[in-house]
Amino acid sequence: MKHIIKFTANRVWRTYQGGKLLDTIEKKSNPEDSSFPEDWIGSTVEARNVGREHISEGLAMVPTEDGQPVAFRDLLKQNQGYFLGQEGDKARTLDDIPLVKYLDSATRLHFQAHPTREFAQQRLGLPRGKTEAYVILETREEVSEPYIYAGFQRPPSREQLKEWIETQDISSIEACFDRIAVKPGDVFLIPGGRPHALGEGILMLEIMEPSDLAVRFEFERCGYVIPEQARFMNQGIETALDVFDFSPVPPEQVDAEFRCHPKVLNTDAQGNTLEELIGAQDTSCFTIRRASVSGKFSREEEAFFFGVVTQGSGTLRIGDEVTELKQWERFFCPAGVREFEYESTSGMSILECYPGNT
Ligand SMILES: O=P(O)(O)OC[C@H]1O[C@@H](O)[C@@H](O)[C@@H](O)[C@@H]1O
Repeated sequence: MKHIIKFTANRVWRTYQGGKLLDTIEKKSNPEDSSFPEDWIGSTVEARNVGREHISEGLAMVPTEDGQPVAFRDLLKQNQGYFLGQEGDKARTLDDIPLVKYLDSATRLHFQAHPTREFAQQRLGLPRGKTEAYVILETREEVSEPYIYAGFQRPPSREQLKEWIETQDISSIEACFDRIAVKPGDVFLIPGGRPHALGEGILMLEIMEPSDLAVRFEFERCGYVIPEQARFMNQGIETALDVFDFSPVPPEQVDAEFRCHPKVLNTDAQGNTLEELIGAQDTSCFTIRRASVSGKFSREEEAFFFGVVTQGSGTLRIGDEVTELKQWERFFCPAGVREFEYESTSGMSILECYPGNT
């Protein structure tokens, strides 16, 4: 029987504080910010948390028919053709599965930069870098002007940045950036190599290449000191500096460089709409679409995807199998499911995260 696979919460320890909204979504009795500000949805990637290597974190678990939990990654391997499908005549692999997270920040995150795919392959011997995208879902009321930092608006020279990193001159580093205002519904793509930091009070869906590689060049935030091995991906500072894209993104080019504008792919008389938020013209790393459902919405898709219900509720039907969908729920739809139908009387919005065109 073909069906979608739903995921339960999969909170992951990080170096910063947040997660109160995720606690609320999980209906915990005392929602609070903690060191578990992220929920990795259907993750096939293990988190790299220095000092916590004895704990397996990141990998999503799903129940099997006999009730025993199994890593979602292992379930996929049992029938890769059905779950992941093909791209042209090439079978898709686990490296093609985007990593999708809820991220809920209570504080500004430390400055970081992620490697591109080319850098990861050529310099680190790893299959994927970490180009990432943000779909802003909510911002906290108490934060009046939510923002992110991205790209150097005023790039330092490599030598200058090296010195500021070594002396941890954060005010000079911060002066290289302007705040980019964000609001719910905004979509950003941050290519590997571009330095960035997320501001406080943002709940987002984050979609990225499947890796946990980061150059963390601000070593202390809110009392937590990032251990040395976790700063430069276990490499030296020169390798870390090689990750950076120093080309300027002046204020007037910020939107063109990072902001993505949804394109309507199709719409019908009932008001169902399918939009592409990030597509092949933006990146080959992943594709993001948004289905806005009003009534019955029949869909046909060849590729697998992660679905995240960001607004409203309804159902998803595959043949005779009907699954309820509530706000904030997340699921995986195998490539072997070619046709399905959403239905909602009150309205439902679903973000669909697909592999890219590798
Ligand atoms: O791994 P740490 O340093 O806690 O990073 C925290 C987070 O930073 C963000 O900018 C993204 O890159 C997230 O995917 C990452 O999990």
